[in-house]
Amino acid sequence: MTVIAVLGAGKIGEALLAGLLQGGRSAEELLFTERHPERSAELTARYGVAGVEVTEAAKRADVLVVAVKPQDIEPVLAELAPLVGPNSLVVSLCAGLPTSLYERRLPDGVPVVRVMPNTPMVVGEAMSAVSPGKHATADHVALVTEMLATVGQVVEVPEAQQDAVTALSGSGPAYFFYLVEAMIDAGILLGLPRAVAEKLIIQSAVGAAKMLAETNEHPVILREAVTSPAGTTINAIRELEKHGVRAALLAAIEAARDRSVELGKAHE
Ligand SMILES: NC(=O)C1=CN([C@@H]2O[C@H](COP(=O)(O)OP(=O)(O)OC[C@H]3O[C@@H](n4cnc5c(N)ncnc54)[C@H](O)[C@@H]3O)[C@@H](O)[C@H]2O)C=CC1
Ligand SMILES: O=C(O)[C@@H]1CCC=N1
Repeated sequence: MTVIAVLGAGKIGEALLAGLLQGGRSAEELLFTERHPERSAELTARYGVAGVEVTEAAKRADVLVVAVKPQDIEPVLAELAPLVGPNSLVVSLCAGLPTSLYERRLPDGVPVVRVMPNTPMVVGEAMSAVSPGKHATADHVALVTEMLATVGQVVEVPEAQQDAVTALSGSGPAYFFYLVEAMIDAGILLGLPRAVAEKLIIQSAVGAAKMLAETNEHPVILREAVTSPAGTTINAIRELEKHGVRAALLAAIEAARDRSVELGKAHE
């Protein structure tokens, strides 16, 4: 039995616990630490997973998954330093933080794997990218990959690509939610009842996502199939182009990448 402890059970920490439980792990294989006692009680009531002190987490867990905000990392590393060694395995989910930060703050030889997951892990559809630090072996990567594969898909990338990954798939669900929100607003503008607009757009999003995942067709081909000559869709596409939506997405994702780089630099 591999015991996994999530250090900092906020949005992504909870998504991981929920996803691992849904993926077949038992509550006894999971632990978490949480600085807010009421949050801890809420999670234990919801999932039956024990909230513990970091000392107990380090003693009992095979994998320590750090899921605090990047700005809160220093006290966590200070707490962990006396409790971990080369036989531990630390997994960081934190945007921007390089494995070298952990390696500097923790005792020599502690293996660290950097991961950028995303919130669809609550429904078993996460996209996670893993990168080993300098003391992490192929076995460590395999263990982390196996853990993440129960909550979605996993790729391995060189750590130098993690800031770009963070901007693309880490934040990615937020861009889709934003688009869905705006499209529902469009339905309201056109006079549809909100409930109807929501159903139309959410099912269109689910259907489009399934086509992307299952048909193996390029998105351009799928879009062309919807865009009839002198039809309705091309009028909408012209407006999207006129308003620079493609350029806005490129700039937005570049800005997210830059922020990830900046978050890492704050701890140099
Ligand atoms: N929310 C998301 O979609 C994603 C978040 N991440 C990363 O995951 C990390 C957490 O993000 P969120 O879950 O969104 O933030 P959050 O603020 O919801 O969760 C952080 C949790 O850590 C707890 N915490 C802070 N310091 C602690 C300490 N010393 N000991 C125990 N608990 C402590 C907080 O009380 C909070 O519940 C961040 O580093 C973020 O970059 C990565 C991928 C996606
Ligand atoms: O917005 C953030 O900083 C985190 C990292 C990726 C998704 N959410």
